[in-house]
Amino acid sequence: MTIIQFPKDMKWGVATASYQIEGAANEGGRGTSIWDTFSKTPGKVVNGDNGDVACGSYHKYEEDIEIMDDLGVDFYRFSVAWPRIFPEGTGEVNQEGLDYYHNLVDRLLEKGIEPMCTLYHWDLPQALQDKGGWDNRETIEAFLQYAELMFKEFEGKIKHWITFNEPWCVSFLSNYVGAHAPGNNDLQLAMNVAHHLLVAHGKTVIRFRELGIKGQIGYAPNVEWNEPYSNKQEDIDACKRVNGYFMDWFFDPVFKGTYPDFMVKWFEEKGAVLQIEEGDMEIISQPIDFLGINYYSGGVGRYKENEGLFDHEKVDAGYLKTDIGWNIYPEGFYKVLTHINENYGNVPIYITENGACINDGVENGEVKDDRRTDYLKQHLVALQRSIESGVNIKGYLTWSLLDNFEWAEGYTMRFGIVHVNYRTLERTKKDSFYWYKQTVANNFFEV
Ligand SMILES: N=NNCCOCCOc1ccc(-c2cn(C[C@@H]3NC[C@@H](O)[C@H]3O)nn2)cc1
Repeated sequence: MTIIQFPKDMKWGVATASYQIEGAANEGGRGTSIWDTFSKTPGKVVNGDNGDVACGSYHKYEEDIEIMDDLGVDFYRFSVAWPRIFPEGTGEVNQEGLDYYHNLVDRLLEKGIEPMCTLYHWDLPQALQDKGGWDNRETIEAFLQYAELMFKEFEGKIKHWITFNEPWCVSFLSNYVGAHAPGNNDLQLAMNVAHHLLVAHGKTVIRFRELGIKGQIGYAPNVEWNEPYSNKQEDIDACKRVNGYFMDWFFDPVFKGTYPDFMVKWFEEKGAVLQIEEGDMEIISQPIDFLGINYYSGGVGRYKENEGLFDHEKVDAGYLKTDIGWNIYPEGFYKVLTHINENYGNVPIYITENGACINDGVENGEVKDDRRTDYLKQHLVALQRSIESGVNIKGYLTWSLLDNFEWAEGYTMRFGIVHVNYRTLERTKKDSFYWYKQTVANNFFEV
């Protein structure tokens, strides 16, 4: 038996996002988002699912907070729907939207739960998309106006701010792969979006400092680990490119003030050229207070000529998989965290997302999701190993509190430690909820 003990100041939490849980898409003065448009475009989301109702958390947030209170967490990471604050992206402010988030935050604080607020978790106001979205640099200024309003409105209540969730998903997944909203397939466009997101991030950090807002600010990239199948240089280089796609491209500009040259050259060969304006890199590389890391999976890969964007193929090495088909690969969690520490310094890190898609249902009022508990155990061992190795981990927030709208997979894929019946919106605490509750209370667990 092994005791996995965390530092006494370790923080624990759960995470969600506005479009995935709130519902009430046409209530409270909310404007249309690109995910309302995308999810209602035939063929984009499994079963034609959308976020009109989701988990009903817009009306059930007090019940959700009672569940978090029972869980005993320190943090609740949620996101603000920009279209609830500025229904048209800019211009008139929607007071009902501000009121909703004040009620949410006030209730959290009454329960002693710290709000960790993500300003952008993919639900761009459609009105801004209609003017070019993140390809248009004017959207940067619109985001800055939205962020400044939120900083001033929630000064003293919210002390942990995240500018962007998973800029790789917002840029490349959504504008090159096309699997997420707005669903484009254009590498140059994706590169422009990625750059503009980073500029918006940097400008927001600068404004946060200028306003003297009490608290901390960071961003939350998603990362994966691609391990070379062999020690052949071609396999090592192929995996370096894919890791560079998910990590270096979004870390180097913030931590080093430059894009990774090997990736710039590779993208140029693919026809995509960086379009940087004077001062952009200085803006992007503003020091941040913490780094959010979203890790789910990784695996083994190797060189394959003309395969995909990077002459790289994933190799099925026989790892167990979650129900969404991703490898269960805790070693990759350890590798990615030590890689970050070695290459970007001892920046304070919150794990802002880690969890498993396990689709077990309710039987006799229970959900026996042992595979999720096993996933959490294995990844928390990897996390503790990284702490032992000097990585500056400040907290761990599991994705997710609730089963919710999993983007293009709709409601078919369940990541929650609490089951949601999407017909009745009934919440059922899963076995993993009780395991996580005990781990939060003890700050250790046994393997
Ligand atoms: N060129 N590239 N090809 C790649 C092949 O693309 C095919 C699809 O890829 C992906 C990659 C990554 C994801 C993903 C989902 N989550 C979970 C959410 N995180 C934020 C929170 O909202 C959670 O719901 N994290 N990551 C989805 C699809």
